[in-house]
Order: sequence, then structure tokens, then C-alpha cells
Amino acid sequence: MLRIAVPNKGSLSGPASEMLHEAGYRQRKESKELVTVDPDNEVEFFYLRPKDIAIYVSSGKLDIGITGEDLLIDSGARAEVILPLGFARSTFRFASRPGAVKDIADLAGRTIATSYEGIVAKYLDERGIEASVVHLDGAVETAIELGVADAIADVVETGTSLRNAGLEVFGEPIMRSEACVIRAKDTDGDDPKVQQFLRRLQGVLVARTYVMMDYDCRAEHLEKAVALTPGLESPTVSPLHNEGWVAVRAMVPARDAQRIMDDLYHLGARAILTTAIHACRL
Ligand SMILES: Nc1ncnc2c1ncn2[C@@H]1O[C@H](COP(=O)(O)OP(=O)(O)OP(=O)(O)O)[C@@H](O)[C@H]1O
Ligand SMILES: O=P(O)(O)OC[C@H]1O[C@H](OP(=O)(O)OP(=O)(O)O)[C@H](O)[C@@H]1O
Ligand SMILES: [Mg+2]
Repeated sequence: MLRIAVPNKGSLSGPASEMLHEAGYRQRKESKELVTVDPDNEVEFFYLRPKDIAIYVSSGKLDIGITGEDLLIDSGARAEVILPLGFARSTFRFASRPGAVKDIADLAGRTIATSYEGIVAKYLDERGIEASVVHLDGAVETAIELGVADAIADVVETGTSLRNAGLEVFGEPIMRSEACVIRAKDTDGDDPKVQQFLRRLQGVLVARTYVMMDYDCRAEHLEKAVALTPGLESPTVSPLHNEGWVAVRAMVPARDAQRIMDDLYHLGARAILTTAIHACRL
């Protein structure tokens, strides 16, 4: 049985379970459940604190886990990313009151509040900057107003939390992060159960980011049309009953679909349809 760690709380928890559900895995029915077995797929899911997942996975007791790249790096655990999952995208940045800390070098001798001490300590160490790091569990933006720190290092997505606290980022992003599947370093990459799990998740990612496009066009416009819709390998082209016309079918990135439909129409293509992809194996 494959043993998989899944976040039990926070920003990663809902989207992770949703993705697993879309991939055909049974998920817990109730947020208090800590373990769920999916006997049909021979998988056991362990719902754990996101911050702890890399530690469990690196210990080898669980085969793989879903967590944030930032949490993985922060933990210092011997585990690695094997598949980025495209959700919980964020940056990790320093911030302070406007102008209070000018740049990274200006952090020397200051106090920095963060929930990610591991990332911050490593970043400062690599640059030879000596500063004190104060660990807080969350809501670190408030640490400056309450005089606990001169600067913070925290997850930034839209920047709303920083703005609301009257803070501004400084320096380059410390790192970028997204949810990902991880496994212990130095493990066998060919485990067929893990490979099948990854193929299922990749199928969900493709189904989320691509649509199927069908259209008819005159044979003399085919090369230009196919250049707009090259598909993943190559589009399917079938003859139509009307001589001189062909039907084309190809996967296209969902976010480009409307622009491609406009361009195909200008080229003379007609009956241009897009349909959702529900599941896929590439
Ligand atoms: N607003 C956000 N947008 C995108 N990703 C986020 C956001 N907040 C946290 N994350 C990501 O979620 C992961 C942190 O999850 P975790 O559950 O530890 O914290 P959380 O979502 O802030 O929950 P809480 O602090 O309430 O426990 C990290 O990978 C982080 O980058
Ligand atoms: O840039 P934004 O879109 O505002 O998102 C970033 C905020 O989201 C997370 O906070 P969360 O709500 O999880 O609270 P926390 O600080 O207690 O972790 C993170 O810690 C930031 O505070
Ligand atoms: Mg948080």
C-alpha cells in the first residue's frame, strides 16, 4: 500500500484533497479524520500538519507527501520535489515599515519575525548578515506594530496582508513556492506505485490547464491553422465529406483558447469548438 502525507489544515489542505479527489482517490469525509484508506487504489492517506510533512517523508515512513516548497526548504529535511502542483503559489519576502529597513544588508543587527526560521536563517547565513530571528506561529505582520521585530519575513500572495498592516516589501523575493509532491532523497525513482500516482496527478494538471479544440478548415489553410494549434504531439486531421475541407482536433492551453479561436476564424476556419478535458494520461 502506498502511504501518502496530505496537509490536514491551512491553505494547502482544501486544494490538495480536491486534487486527489479529481484524480480518483477517496478522501476523508470529515476534517477530524487523521487517516483514510482507499482500498480500491491501494493507498493510505495520512492527514498531517503541513510543516511536519517533509519530516515524515524524509524519515522514509511515508512514501510521498504533498506540501509547500517553502515548508520543505524550511524544514531542512532530506526530501525533494518530484512534481509541482500549481496551487498555493506564493513568494516569501522581507517587509518592514516603509523606509525603516532599506535593503537586505540593512538587516544586520535587527530583529526579524517569521514563521519560517529555517529559510530566513539560511538566507542570512549565506550572505553573512547577523540578525536575530524571532519565531512566531502566524500573523507575523503585527509583530512590527507591537515592537517585537524591525522586519518580518513572510508568505506574500496578493500583498493585501502587508498593505493592511502598513508594511512594504524590500529586497528580492527570498524564494518562490507552490504546492508540490515530495519524496525522500536517494529513494528509488522507479517505484511503479509512485509513478502511477504521479501520472494521475499530471492528468489532473493537464485537464485543468488544457481544453480540446475542434474546427473545420480548408485544406489549403491547414498548415497555418496547425501552426496555431500544434497540440501536444501533433493534431489529428481527418477528411470531411466536402472535398477540400478537413477537420482538426488538438489540445490547446485553456488560457489561450479564445485568442486561438479568433485567429482560426480569421484564417477561415469554422465550427470552432472547445470542450473541457475531464481526465487525461499523457
Ligand atoms: N495566501 C496564500 N497564498 C498562497 N499560498 C499560501 C498563502 N498562505 C500560505 N500559503 C502557502 O501555504 C503553505 C503554508 O500552509 P500552512 O498551513 O502552514 O499555513 P497557512 O495556510 O498560513 O495556515 P495557518 O497559518 O492558518 O495554519 C505554504 O506553502 C505557503 O506558501
Ligand atoms: O499576500 P496575501 O494575499 O495577503 O497573503 C499572504 C498572507 O496569507 C498567509 O496568512 P494566513 O491567512 O494564513 O495567516 P497566518 O499569518 O496566521 O498564517 C500569509 O502568512 C500572509 O499573511
Ligand atoms: Mg498562514
